[in-house]
Order: sequence, then C-alpha cells, then structure tokens
Amino acid sequence: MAAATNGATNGKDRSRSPRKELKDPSKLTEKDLQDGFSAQEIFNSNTNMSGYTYDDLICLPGHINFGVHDVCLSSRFSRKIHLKTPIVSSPMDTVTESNMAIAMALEGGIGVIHTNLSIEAQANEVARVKKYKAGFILDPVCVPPTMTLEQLDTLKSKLGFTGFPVTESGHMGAKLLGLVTKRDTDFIQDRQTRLSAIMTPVKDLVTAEEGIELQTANQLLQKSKKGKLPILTKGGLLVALVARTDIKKNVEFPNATKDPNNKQLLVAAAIGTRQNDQDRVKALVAAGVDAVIIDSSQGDSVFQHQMVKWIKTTFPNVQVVAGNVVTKQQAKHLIECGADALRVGMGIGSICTTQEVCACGRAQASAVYNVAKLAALYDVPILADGGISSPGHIVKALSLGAGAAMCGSLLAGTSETPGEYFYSEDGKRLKRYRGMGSIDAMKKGSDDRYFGTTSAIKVAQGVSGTVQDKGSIHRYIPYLTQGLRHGMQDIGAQSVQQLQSMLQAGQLRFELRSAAAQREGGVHGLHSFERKLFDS
Ligand SMILES: NC(=O)C1=CN([C@@H]2O[C@H](COP(=O)(O)OP(=O)(O)OC[C@H]3O[C@@H](n4cnc5c(N)ncnc54)[C@H](O)[C@@H]3O)[C@@H](O)[C@H]2O)C=CC1
Ligand SMILES: O=c1[nH]c(=O)c2[nH+]cn([C@@H]3O[C@H](COP(=O)(O)O)[C@@H](O)[C@H]3O)c2[nH]1
Ligand SMILES: [K+]
Repeated sequence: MAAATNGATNGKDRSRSPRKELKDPSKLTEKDLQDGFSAQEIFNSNTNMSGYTYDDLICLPGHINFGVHDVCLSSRFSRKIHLKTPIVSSPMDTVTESNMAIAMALEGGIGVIHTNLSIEAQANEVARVKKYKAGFILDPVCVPPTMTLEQLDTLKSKLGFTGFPVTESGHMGAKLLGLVTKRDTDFIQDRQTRLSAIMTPVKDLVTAEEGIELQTANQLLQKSKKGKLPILTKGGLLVALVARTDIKKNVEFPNATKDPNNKQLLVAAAIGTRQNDQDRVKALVAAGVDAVIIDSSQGDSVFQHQMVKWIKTTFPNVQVVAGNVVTKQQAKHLIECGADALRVGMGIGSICTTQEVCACGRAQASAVYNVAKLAALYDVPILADGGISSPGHIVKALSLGAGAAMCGSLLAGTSETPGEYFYSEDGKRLKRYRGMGSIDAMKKGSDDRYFGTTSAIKVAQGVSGTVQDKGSIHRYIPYLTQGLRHGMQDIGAQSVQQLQSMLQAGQLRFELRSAAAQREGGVHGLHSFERKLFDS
C-alpha cells in the first residue's frame, strides 16, 4: 500500500537512487571505453594475495588495422640473440638434442641441448648443429667393405634407406671406397657376398670436393642422374653426402636463427653449477655454443652466482641464461651477476612435482609478469619456461612481458625429439617425455647433481610419462606461429615490441576468469568431438 502511495504521490520510484545522466557518446573518452584491467592492476593490486596462471587470465581484444600475415613475431632470447620465432625447446633429454636444435633454429627459434650427457657427447651435439648445412648430410651411415649383404639387409630394414657409402673403416670421415645402392645389391643371390665385391667403386662415381655450394651440388646430381653425391676432401676422405631425394626438400628457411657472419645456425646448451661444469662450458664453447643455460630449479644460489660471473669473465661473448627464478629479488641478484637472460618458472611444468614436494614455486603468469617487469629495467629478456600447452599460452606469455616461450611437453612427441615412437594398447603412436628431476632422468645421468653417489635417497621432483606423436617440427612450429599471429592480431598488436609497449602503457587489457568462464572458454555441451589442430 505504501509503495502505491509513493508512486501515486509524485510519480517517481524513490526506492532507486537517481540515474546518472548518460554521457553524450561523442564525449566518451578513451578511459570511458577501457574495459578490463591492466596487468599492473591485476598482478600488483594491494588486496590481491593470489598468484595467477595463464588460464586464470584472458586478453581482451583490441582494434585490428593490419592483416594476420603482417604480424611480426621477432623477439629476443637474450641480450644479444634475436629470434624470428619466439619459441625455445627445453633442455630435457626427451626434447632437445642436435636434431631438435637444428629444426628449431631452421624455424626461427632455438634449441637448448640438455646436460644429461657426458661433456664430450654434449659438445658433439652442439658441434652437429654448428656444422649443419641445409641439404648436406654430414653424418651419413657408412658401412665397411667387409660387411656382408645379409648384414646390409638388416641395416636397411632398420634404417629404412637403401644407399650407403662404403668407407675404409666403415665410418664417416674415412677414405671413401665406393657406394652400395639398391641397383648393386638387389639381384645377388648369395647374401654372404661382401660389399667390396659388388659396390660401385669410387672411380666410377661422380663426386665433388669439399666447399661446393648446395646449388652446384644439386646441379651436378641432376646432370649425372645419380642418386647420391659424395663430398670428399682433396685426400679422398668422405665429409658429406648430398642425396637426390633431398633436392625437393631443400626448401629455404627464411626465418632461420643464424650467425650473420658465418651463416651457422645458433644453438644453446644447458649446464649445472658443479665444479666440473666449468670443463663442460669450455668444451661447449670450443664446439661453438652461442648461449649457455644454467639449469636449476632455484637459480638464486651462490653456486649459480659464481658460475655466471665466471662464464662472463672467461667467455664474455657467450650469452648466459640464468635461472630458474620466479621473484624480482632472485632476478635482480642474477642480473647483477651478469646474466644476459633469465629463465622463469618453478614447479609449473607439465611433468613438474616441485611445488608438491618442496612447497616452493609460483603461479606462472604472476612469475612471468613480475620478473619480466623487473628485468626490463635492465633491458634483460626473460624466457617463460614451462606450463605452455597451446599457442594461446604463448600469446599470454608474450603479453606478460616474456621475450620467448620455452616449451617441453608442447614440443615433445615431434619426430625431431630423441627417442623412438611406440604404440599404446589402443593403437596411439607415442614417445616418452620425462622431467629432468624424475627418477628415470636422474638415474640416467644427473645423479651427481643431486646428492652425489653416496646419497641413499633420491627425491624425485618430476614424473615420467608419454605424449602423442605430433609429426615434424617443420609442420608443428608453423601451426604454433600462425596461432600466435592470430592472437596478436586479435589483441591489435602488430609486433611483439608493440605488444610489450602496450603492456607497459597499461593499454593491454585483461580480465580474470572465473571457473565457469574457463569452462565456457573450452569446448562444452557436446556429446563427443574430435580436435584437429591444423590443416595444410
Ligand atoms: N623449472 C622447474 O620448476 C624445475 C626444474 N627442474 C629441472 O630438473 C633438473 C635439476 O634441477 P635442480 O634439482 O634444481 O638442479 P641443481 O643442480 O640446481 O640442484 C641440485 C642440488 O645440487 C645442489 N648444488 C648445485 N650446485 C652445487 C655446488 N656447486 N655445490 C654444492 N651443491 C650444489 C643444489 O643446491 C641442489 O640441492 C634441471 O634440469 C631443472 O631444469 C627440477 C625441478 C623444478
Ligand atoms: O619440477 C620440475 N621437475 C622436473 O623434473 C623437471 N624437468 C624439467 N622441468 C621444467 O619444466 C619445463 C618444461 O615444462 P612443460 O612440459 O610444461 O613445457 C622445463 O623447461 C623445465 O624448466 C622440470 N620441473
Ligand atoms: K606442475
């Protein structure tokens, strides 16, 4: 009754506060139109006591005035190393050895050779990347003249290719005696015949001398109609092979991460902080390594401080990536020791159990934003390491200030990673992927970094698992970078540099996502679906 009286007396609803007058839309300012929050507001709010992950956040779209192909992904890995693709493969023994590092560098990223290898073997992996020349097979499988056809048959079925150089010792780098191909071997009945009896001898082969350009080598192959062109030193030692079947594959890699002076691919390698790691650094530098990454879950230790200073004094031209860190304090200490980049992430990787076992770490979006902000004051780039499972996570890492994203699980399962494929019971093609702090990895090589050989208990900080086949890096990285370009276009940033200027100016806008918002952002409400990542 009272309400009716109210309404009847003056015709106004007094239960509501008077409405604000709507602004004239032509008078709306930039600020009126700003939705969401800046990264500063989200991560440095006084009331917020939580750390955020990539999935807690969403980037709000901006204005697009350029095409997706106009997005420039160039960024920095370290003070002096620039990448055209801001993706780095993790130093893990199921992710990066030379094949992976070569493929990553060709695609414009960089690979970090893991340190679960002897010093000699790790330096050798680095040397393989530095010696790589597109189109030249630098370590062809060779056979000795004493091998029987039966033995060759076994080798052929294992490796899947059919032509082999025959060298005096059966190894690469020795005197070339001839070639055996399908044509030499197919119709011989007696499989005990030795290769020396049936090979095409070197005098009947077309060969070329060391130093030949790929284009000339390809022309020679085409003219001679031969399948293989051995490249020899003046003394007749085999140094490389060019295969006819590869001619079609010798595509250009316009984004390749190369030394502009000698055109060699760039490569990084991981080390620890033990005394013998100084010998490791010396061997890696002798092999031509461009950057050394100090591999530790907690980088702010006296051991690492000493190591950074020692490397920067002894080898000032080698880039040093220190870490891992997740706080500004840790970052400041390492930058002041001379670090050229920082690796950010603790316990957030797909295979990591550090946060559970050691109670230490930080949610990754908070770690990346805060460390990147501090490091930017010193002009030091950071690598957002771990926890990346989609191109969208890379967009977020860069949006929070990272120079590049370091990925383990995302790249595991590609054909360039170490290890063989195998099939699960339900027919899925898989490869192994494991943490470097898992019992398996520690058993393989990193025992001494933990407790020395005298320790009775090894505490695992990682697990060992499997991932599905993802095909070749040469198809997978273009998928990731195209996803990245679409994300940056949606945000309205045409380059990584612009994205990060927008971040610093508070123009990049974010919102936190509730649990329901995260569900809504994923696939939902379907009976079943199939996720196909790309079509090409
Ligand atoms: N990013 C992450 O969240 C994590 C990564 N990992 C990975 O696992 C592997 C091993 O990492 P960490 O266990 O942190 O290796 P680490 O070598 O830094 O540490 C192992 C143990 O050795 C000690 N230590 C190192 N140098 C020493 C020296 N000179 N003298 C005496 N003690 C010394 C350390 O204090 C620590 O107790 C790395 O590949 C790392 O990337 C492991 C856990 C977490
Ligand atoms: O807690 C950990 N225990 C481990 O055993 C381990 N192994 C690797 N890493 C770190 O995880 C990163 C790769 O993570 P993603 O698979 O998520 O890309 C890597 O780049 C590392 O930083 C470990 N962390
Ligand atoms: K984890």
